[in-house]
Amino acid sequence: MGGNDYHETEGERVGFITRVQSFSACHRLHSKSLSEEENRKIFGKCNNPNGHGHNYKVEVTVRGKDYRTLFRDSVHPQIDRVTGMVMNLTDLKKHIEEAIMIPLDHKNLDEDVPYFADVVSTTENLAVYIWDSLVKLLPPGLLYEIKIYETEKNIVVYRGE
Ligand SMILES: Nc1nc2c(c(=O)[nH]1)N=C([C@H](O)[C@H](O)COP(=O)(O)OP(=O)(O)OP(=O)(O)O)CN2
Ligand SMILES: [Zn+2]
Repeated sequence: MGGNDYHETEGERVGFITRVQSFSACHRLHSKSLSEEENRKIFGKCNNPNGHGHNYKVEVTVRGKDYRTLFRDSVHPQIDRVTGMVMNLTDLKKHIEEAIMIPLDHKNLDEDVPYFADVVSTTENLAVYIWDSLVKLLPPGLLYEIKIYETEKNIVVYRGE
């Protein structure tokens, strides 16, 4: 104990907060590295030349350590002792608007988003795209996970590894 007016806690105590955002977009699963026949065989109905649409749901999760943790470091943000927040969800909402809604909502992913000109617009690649965009906007170590529901049954998780 170091003379503080609070008790330090042994071990890691980490809080996670999540903001959910939905957006609509269309796409076509098609690889320029494959022939037309190979594309049809691999991607099936998702290779339809005129594309198809989804109502995507994205869960953005950030994390912060409890301020009493003994393992303080500069890499992982803390739940602020005064505000009680890992980060203000109002700020996260603004970053989600910039990283997800403006570039992706009501867009044709393959035609409107330069990133997908040569990258197949699978949900895996979409999760990487969103991670790369958001991680640039947030303080270091804050972003924990991007989870995308392409459909109710098809779900992808990316943690930046
Ligand atoms: N590894 C991946 N496989 C597939 C992806 C993907 O992003 N990563 N995406 C698709 C398609 O985009 C497709 O739209 C999936 O739709 P669908 O198969 O219709 O979705 P459901 O499984 O939820 O529908 P049901 O037919 O009701 O089962 C395909 N593969
Ligand atoms: Zn699809």
